[in-house]
Amino acid sequence: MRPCLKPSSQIITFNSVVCEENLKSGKNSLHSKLIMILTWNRLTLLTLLTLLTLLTLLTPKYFARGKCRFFFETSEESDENTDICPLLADPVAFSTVIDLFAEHVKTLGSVDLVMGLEARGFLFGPVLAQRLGVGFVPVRKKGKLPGATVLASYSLEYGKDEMEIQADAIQPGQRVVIVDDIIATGGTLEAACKLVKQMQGEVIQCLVVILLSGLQTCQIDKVFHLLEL
Ligand SMILES: O=P(O)(O)OC[C@H]1O[C@H](OP(=O)(O)OP(=O)(O)O)[C@H](O)[C@@H]1O
Ligand SMILES: Nc1ncnc2[nH]cnc12
Repeated sequence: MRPCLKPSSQIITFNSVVCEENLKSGKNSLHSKLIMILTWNRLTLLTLLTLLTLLTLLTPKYFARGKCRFFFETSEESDENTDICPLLADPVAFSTVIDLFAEHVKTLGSVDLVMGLEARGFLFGPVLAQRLGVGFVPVRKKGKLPGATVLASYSLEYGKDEMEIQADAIQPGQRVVIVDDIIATGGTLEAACKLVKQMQGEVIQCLVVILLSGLQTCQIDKVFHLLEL
């Protein structure tokens, strides 16, 4: 019998301690209830506010804006070789660039075509065209496109180049958005604008991820950039 008694008496002692404490606090039960309710309400409010702030900060737009700045502003690369690869490697940052382009374009009225410039304009242009639900037209370096083409010559930071578009790629009156990764001198985009006008299309906007400030020698109208470095 002895071994059985010891544990059961311990349980009774434990329960009675709990009951005793409950009784003590019962004296101020109304007061404690009030404090509990107030504390709970304050905690709930604080938790909700924190959650709301976190949700805002974690939206892709805020998150990727930060990422874009981080990638480019802390880049050890010189201006001569601004690197967009980290941006492409981050799905949130990349899709945010497309979101921001698309949001902007939607404020400009109807769009018929997205035109991308070889090579890095091809990374953003087709994705944007899909997002907008319109066709994509590639502008390539001379000699790459099949069939009849229209040619434009242009100057770069170092040297000259030539670009081509297929002769039937743009119909007169079509509203075109041109996409590239970077503006340095602006020579490439200026030539692309000339091609569109030559084909009697209308350039409604030139979109670039990065504008390299201080290098621009060509005047381009209607440029929208996300970052200026
Ligand atoms: O404003 P600009 O002085 O004209 O320079 C910008 C252009 O230069 C780069 O292309 P690049 O000609 O080096 O060709 P790539 O994209 O094939 O590398 C860049 O992708 C832009 O298209
Ligand atoms: N500084 C630069 N960095 C990357 N691409 C460029 N294209 C022209 N200038 C450039």
